[in-house]
Amino acid sequence: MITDVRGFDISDVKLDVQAYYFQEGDHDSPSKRRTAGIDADEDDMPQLRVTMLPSRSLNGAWDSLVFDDPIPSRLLKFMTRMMTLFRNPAINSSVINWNRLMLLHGPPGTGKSTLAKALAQKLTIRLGKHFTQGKLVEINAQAVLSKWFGESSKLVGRMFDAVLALAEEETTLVCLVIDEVETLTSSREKASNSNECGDAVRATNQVLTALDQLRHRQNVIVICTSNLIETIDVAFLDRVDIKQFVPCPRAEAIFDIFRSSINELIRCELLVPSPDPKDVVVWHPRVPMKVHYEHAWETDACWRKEFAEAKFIFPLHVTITNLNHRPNSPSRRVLRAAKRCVGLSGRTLRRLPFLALAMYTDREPCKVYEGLAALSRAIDVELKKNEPMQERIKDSYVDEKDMEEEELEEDGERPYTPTVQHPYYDMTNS
Ligand SMILES: Nc1ncnc2c1ncn2[C@@H]1O[C@H](COP(=O)(O)OP(=O)(O)OP(=O)(O)O)[C@@H](O)[C@H]1O
Repeated sequence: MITDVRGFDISDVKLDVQAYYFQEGDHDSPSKRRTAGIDADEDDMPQLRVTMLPSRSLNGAWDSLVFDDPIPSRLLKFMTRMMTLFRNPAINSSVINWNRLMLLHGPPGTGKSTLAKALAQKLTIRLGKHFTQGKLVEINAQAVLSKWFGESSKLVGRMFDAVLALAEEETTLVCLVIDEVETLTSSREKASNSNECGDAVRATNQVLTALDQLRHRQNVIVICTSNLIETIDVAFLDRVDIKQFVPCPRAEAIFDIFRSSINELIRCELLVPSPDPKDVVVWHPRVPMKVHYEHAWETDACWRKEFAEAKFIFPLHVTITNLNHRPNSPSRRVLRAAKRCVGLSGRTLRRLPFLALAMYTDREPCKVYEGLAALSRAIDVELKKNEPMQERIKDSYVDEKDMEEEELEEDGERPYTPTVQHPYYDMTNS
């Protein structure tokens, strides 16, 4: 990850360039599946989905995810290195144990499934010199147990046979993604204690057996996701090489999620910066600079540069203060919104700016400050829905609010009071 926008001396950098092209089309059809090596029609195995990699449909997924810690790049580096090191034929796999099995776990909507698929795409590109193509195989674990109740273990066995068939071609990297893996690998101990039916137990046994078979295929990576790690069988957890907790984003990441969503709305011209003093930040290079020429220091490039530089040197509030001193500038308002949203999932946060526009504005295009006022209203509603959860984080929110007010006082800033009260103006800011 490049964290220094000033760049690197080329002589200090070891470049590893991989050329690739996207496979067209979205997911598989029955005929595509047969081409991919699975001898089953749509009705036979709807729980298995194959996508050729690198896929255009996954382009951008990696960059759309925002985390406070560099979780994706850490996992990518680790997996790339392990896959490369393990290609060494001298390694005795009975002595050095590695299952190529990763588990992403955490609360719902935190980007686990997206990260799993984006990781598969990146690995296919990074390992391009070892594998000529990649296949993403997705298993919908929930569908296996619900539809074929009583026959789950048989179906699990068939699904893994299909994956093994795909992996026959050693130059194909097969990335198997199993969502909600706890459904297929529920704790056998708990099941027997509670006299639950044997179907789930047999399915767990089958998964464990299949994983032991896949372990010997150097071209297969298994990435699982779960919201309920505590219900997973210990034997499965014991086989996992990397367990990565994927948390809800904190304020800084939320700020970035909102920022990129709002920039996208500006790019699509659903939001437009206005000459209103509340809107003076130019958020995107496509927005004509002449509109806000006198504020050109705040252009996107400059903004990003300052943010990227400051991000790693100063705490968050200083970063934002550096960017814009006015308390009601868009960046300040987004920051305040972000601080209120700590505890919400990435899925909810990604939805909020667009939802706000649809629900709380009534003309097109909207001014940026109107969009931000709408966002604030949408957050109020969302927080009300999540009151029990918000109770838990209330204390930290209050602290952050106080901190913000103290900051303003220290900066010698007075709260902004609009001269004309716009109907959509965010009252919480005045
Ligand atoms: N950290 C994040 N940064 C940006 N967007 C996110 C983040 N987390 C989730 N999202 C958004 O939410 C959407 C849904 O995420 P995804 O389905 O990958 O979450 P999940 O953790 O697998 O959820 P679940 O556990 O409910 O299956 C993503 O497509 C993305 O738009």
